[in-house]
Amino acid sequence: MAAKKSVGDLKGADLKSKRAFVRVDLNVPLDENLNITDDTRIRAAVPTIKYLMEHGARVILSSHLGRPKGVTPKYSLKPLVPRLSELLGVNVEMANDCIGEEVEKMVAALPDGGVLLLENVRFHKEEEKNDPEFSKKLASLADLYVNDAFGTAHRAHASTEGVAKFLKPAVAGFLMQKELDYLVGAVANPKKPFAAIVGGSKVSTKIGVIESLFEKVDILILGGGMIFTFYKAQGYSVGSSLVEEDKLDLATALIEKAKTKGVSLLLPTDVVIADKFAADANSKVVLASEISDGWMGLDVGPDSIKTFNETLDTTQTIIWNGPMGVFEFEKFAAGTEAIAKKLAELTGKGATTIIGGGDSVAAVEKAGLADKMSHISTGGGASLELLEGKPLPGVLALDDA
Ligand SMILES: Nc1ncnc2c1ncn2[C@@H]1O[C@H](COP(=O)(O)OP(=O)(O)O)[C@@H](O)[C@H]1O
Ligand SMILES: O=C(OP(=O)(O)O)[C@H](O)COP(=O)(O)O
Repeated sequence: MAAKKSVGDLKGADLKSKRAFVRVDLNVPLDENLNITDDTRIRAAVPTIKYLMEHGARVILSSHLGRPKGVTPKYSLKPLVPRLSELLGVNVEMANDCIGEEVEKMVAALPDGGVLLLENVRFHKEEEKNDPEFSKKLASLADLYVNDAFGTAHRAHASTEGVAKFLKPAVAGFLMQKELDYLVGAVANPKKPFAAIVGGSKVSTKIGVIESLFEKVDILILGGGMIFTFYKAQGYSVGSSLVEEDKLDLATALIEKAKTKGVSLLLPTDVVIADKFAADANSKVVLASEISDGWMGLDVGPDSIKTFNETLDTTQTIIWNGPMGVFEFEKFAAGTEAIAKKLAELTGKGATTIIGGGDSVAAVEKAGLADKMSHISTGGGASLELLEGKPLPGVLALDDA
């Protein structure tokens, strides 16, 4: 990818009193009372916003939260306003939508250095469709575009890609640049052996990435919701565990491909199963092939942790995306915590460790180990796609330097 123009290239009259449409990734985890459980992504967005404020720009912030289908109150960005205001040292205004007359009035009322947060851009289905008319409406709000949403840079959506066609200059924010610099550098010539650990719940996004990872890594460890599709493909019963039925053939093909490519593909041999998806569920450890009907796998088991740790001890570069289990529930957090501890230990011994993804980073923060890793990335899917060598649409759309 060609080098992109940076927000740091804009100064003085480029920014003074100018309306900046800034796409950030404020997709942070919230608990059931809508409290932020990890603010890493908000803190990571601050340097670009502050730079714009200090140069007298009028900052219009846009983000998604979760994967809403239409307007869904629990996916409102409102709970983020107090923390954002605190970090920026100003009262951040919040709009009830991201386009329309009321938003236009609020933008017109913004003072130099003021900040307006638009409501969840995914409340409009046109966002994910990358609808040009919708992109034009977003573009019409501002004089320049800054994309600092590294975590969403692998999505060609209206606010991450489409808008850049209609709003110039279109530049990269500081977080976007920092992530690209680190990740491209670290994976271009990784110290070997190179391992990837992939877990989490976004199976359909991540399972496709695995094939390309075979070209880069020596070892691939799978955990989280991903594994049950592989088990089912091998003929195991998986109870009510998370499964992507339409990816069973792909899972079988991937197991074969790992062999031909000489990549060690490690699936957990034992799992912690639960009788319901809840913190107080009954749980037990069973062999991966012995998940009973009515039970679901929510973490990797102790034998698997031991094997994973021994394997990781042999590696020099590790990229981890997606928790090993439902770490939000204490009973199912052991697998994720074990990986976090092992990576912290290996970093101390000179390995390069990269953690990506909203929930994986939240898990590492929860374990108090974030500062023990080489790099904490705000993008899970985005860092994996970058590692695959895919161009990120949100970056490609920006002006060349
Ligand atoms: N076995 C499992 N079954 C269902 N959900 C799981 C399982 N293991 C992990 N998860 C969930 O995956 C979520 C994180 O997935 P994902 O968004 O893919 O990760 P990241 O945000 O780090 O990229 C967590 O909320 C976690 O509870
Ligand atoms: O949380 C995100 O991705 P991640 O879980 O892969 O890090 C981004 O905000 C992108 O969200 P999406 O996967 O719903 O497009």
